[in-house]
Amino acid sequence: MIKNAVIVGLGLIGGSLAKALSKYTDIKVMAVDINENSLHKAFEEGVISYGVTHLDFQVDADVVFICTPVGKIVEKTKNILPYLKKGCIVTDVGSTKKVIMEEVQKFLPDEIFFIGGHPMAGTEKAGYDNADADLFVNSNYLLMPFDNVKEDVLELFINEVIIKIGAKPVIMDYNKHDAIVGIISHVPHILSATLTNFAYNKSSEAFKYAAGGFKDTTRIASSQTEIWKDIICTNKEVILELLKNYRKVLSDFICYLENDDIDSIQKFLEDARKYRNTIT
Ligand SMILES: NC(=O)c1ccc[n+]([C@@H]2O[C@H](COP(=O)([O-])OP(=O)(O)OC[C@H]3O[C@@H](n4cnc5c(N)ncnc54)[C@H](O)[C@@H]3O)[C@@H](O)[C@H]2O)c1
Ligand SMILES: O=C(O)C(=O)C[C@]1(C(=O)O)C=C[C@@H](O)C=C1
Repeated sequence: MIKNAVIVGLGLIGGSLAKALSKYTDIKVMAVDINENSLHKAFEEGVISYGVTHLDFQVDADVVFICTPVGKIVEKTKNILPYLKKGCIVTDVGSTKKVIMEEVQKFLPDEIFFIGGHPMAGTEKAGYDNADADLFVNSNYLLMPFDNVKEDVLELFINEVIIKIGAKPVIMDYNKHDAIVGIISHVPHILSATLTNFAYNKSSEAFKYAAGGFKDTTRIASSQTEIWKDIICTNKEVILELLKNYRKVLSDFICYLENDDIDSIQKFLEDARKYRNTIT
């Protein structure tokens, strides 16, 4: 049974997990964050039972969630290990997995169970103030357990955490994970930022008249720089290859336009409409 959790990094995702656990389970949450205001607010709201800016004592945690920016996840995982009991589950929420999993594998003791995690939910906003107990409802929660994680341990985590917070567990290999999120999250983020910079630099006046279309396609460009710098740097090879493929798609479209190839333009738009409408 999972009774006690520690959340390291009580921001948008860590804070949402804390609120979801508090709303949907009886799991008691302790938090670690360098931001004292977040700890204070979460304690006042009854979301956490205890908060510290630095953990240097034994904790009775059944599960630990590492929810810092990707660049700090390995270090935070390493630092907390001496304070955990045997059999504790450690999981993270990082948006990339290969670098994290391969680094953690190097030092993780056998008696600690690491399950790489990635909730496919979020927003462009940051911090505990924007956390939402219902953020994970109906979203896919991608899971990558290490080989030493026994079936019953994984089942316990899925049944007592993932399903209770309303998410849909999906077990996946970490290379496949990074390839998939490269396509549907990382490249779109770069395209959104590229489009924003392109439009602003082309005409800051045009920017003033932006309506729904531009706002929808560039919302995620408002996301935090630190979070996205870490994501992009830890999935560089996948992203580079995809961007090169994307360049080809764009050049093809330029050719259709230059050649007044209306049939190809029509097929291009019709395909996109059809594919987009398959997303529920
Ligand atoms: N934002 C999203 O949409 C989203 C979705 C899924 C996964 N993720 C992943 O979740 C993680 C957190 O992202 P977020 O959006 O919640 O960011 P965030 O900035 O809202 O939260 C990060 C939290 O970590 C804390 N923190 C930073 N360094 C710390 C340290 N050394 N010790 C303790 N706490 C520290 C910050 O104070 C902050 O509260 C990232 O790894 C990101 O890739 C983000
Ligand atoms: O909806 C958003 O704003 C998000 O950025 C969420 C989003 C994404 O869909 O790309 C961002 C990063 C994550 O790792 C998972 C989800």
